[in-house]
Amino acid sequence: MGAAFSCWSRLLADKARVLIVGLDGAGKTTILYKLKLDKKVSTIPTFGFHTETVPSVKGVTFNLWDVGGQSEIRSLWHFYLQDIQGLVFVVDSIDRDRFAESREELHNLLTYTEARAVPLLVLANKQDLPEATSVADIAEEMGILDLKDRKWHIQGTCAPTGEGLASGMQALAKLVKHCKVKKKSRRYLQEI
Ligand SMILES: Nc1nc2c(ncn2[C@@H]2O[C@H](COP(=O)(O)OP(=O)(O)OP(=O)(O)O)[C@@H](O)[C@H]2O)c(=O)[nH]1
Ligand SMILES: [Mg+2]
Repeated sequence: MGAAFSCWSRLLADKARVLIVGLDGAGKTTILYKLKLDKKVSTIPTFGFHTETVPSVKGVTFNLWDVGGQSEIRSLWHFYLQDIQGLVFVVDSIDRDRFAESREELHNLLTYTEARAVPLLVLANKQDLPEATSVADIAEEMGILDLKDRKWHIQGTCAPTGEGLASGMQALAKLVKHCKVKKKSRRYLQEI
């Protein structure tokens, strides 16, 4: 009975590989370790990547890949798109001078075939700072309101306290599940 239950729960459990990108200093590594350890860690710029599996959210176990955002390594982001089921794009809400750069990097990544139809979660991070741009304005600045053929969600966050992170990941879990069901039913229809 125990073995049968464990087998079922494994079958029902969803796993999702998710890429986290965004410009340098946006807060990606802080977010990753807040989700993993529920702690604010001190970070240094990431020159490679960090990967962690974080506690399940709404039945989805996320394997997160946080890749450094310095301009010299952004050209490597697309190599991490292989087999992803979700994309998290982190924006520093006070870095107005680089909103256009951020938007360009996001839209460039979305053009890759491996990113096609992958659900997108945009995190408008550093909302704790008084000069932060609002979530609605960031949605507009990032050009996500006009995205076609892609499920997306935007969430305001404060990485060190974790504010907004649970809601954001719950929304992503929902989108990931939705896309999986859609893919399965499309495959089924092709087979019959
Ligand atoms: N006030 C505030 N500071 C934050 C927040 N998130 C991250 N930070 C700070 O921003 C700085 C950069 O955070 P990181 O997590 O290292 O940024 P990153 O996106 O991983 O940067 P790269 O590795 O260079 O791509 C650190 O000093 C963090 O403590 C936030 O929500 N609010
Ligand atoms: Mg980092």
